[in-house]
Amino acid sequence: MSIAVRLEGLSVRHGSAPVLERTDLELPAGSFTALLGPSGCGKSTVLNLVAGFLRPTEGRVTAGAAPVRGPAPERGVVFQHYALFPWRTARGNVEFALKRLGLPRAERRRRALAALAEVGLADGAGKYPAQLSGGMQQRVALARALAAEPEVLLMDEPFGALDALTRSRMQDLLRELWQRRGTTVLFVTHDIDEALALAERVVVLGGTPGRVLADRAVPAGPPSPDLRSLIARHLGSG
Ligand SMILES: Nc1ncnc2c1ncn2[C@@H]1O[C@H](COP(=O)(O)OP(=O)(O)OP(=O)(O)O)[C@@H](O)[C@H]1O
Repeated sequence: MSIAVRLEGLSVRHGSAPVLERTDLELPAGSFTALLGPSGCGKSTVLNLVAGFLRPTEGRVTAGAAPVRGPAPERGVVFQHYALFPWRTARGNVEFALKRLGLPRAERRRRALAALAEVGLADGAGKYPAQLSGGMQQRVALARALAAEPEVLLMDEPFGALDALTRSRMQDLLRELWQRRGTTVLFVTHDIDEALALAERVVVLGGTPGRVLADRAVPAGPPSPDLRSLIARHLGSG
């Protein structure tokens, strides 16, 4: 089993406040891990460290064989807020993100259209964000990350702003994309049911400074009430 992402002995301080202390975490290649925890425990900090937006005070972050030194297209990020350029179409937003790969224009266009089709937005490629619903905008943001063919997909409460039905459709889409592509996924959420529906593994962070309180495999099939209550207990104790 190869490891896609390795966090070793991570400590992070914001000013004098310790946020994470000596935290270790490994994400096997192709795995889907949900990261849960109470507000402020450091979930986004972990994701930002893997994305390369933040450097640890101590410890190491490795992706594949290489230390993470900054953001890179092989680690795609999807946030709760879509962060699309309002003056670009869906296709334009995805194409623009591919510029840093140095791909020729025709290849950028081909990839953008393929990624938009993959997320079910082939017909919306020419639309501007203001013409798209929240769920559709989040599909564009997902297509933007996928078009770069990332090995790791980092998602920070990506469906938190969507209504229940759209959210459930996006969860189905994400499961399907993950199964088809085999991308390693790290998914931050507040929602235990979302974590259990999507992930094969749940990691609970908590405490001050944050640390891993629980790390459990999610069995296939209907959600286990025992696992749910164990996670809920840890969240309550965060
Ligand atoms: N740039 C920053 N400067 C100072 N403190 C920060 C910074 N970023 C995060 N923090 C603090 O670090 C702690 C962890 O923040 P983080 O966003 O990682 O938590 P979280 O678990 O993702 O929270 P939430 O669920 O509310 O999004 C919080 O106390 C937060 O206030």
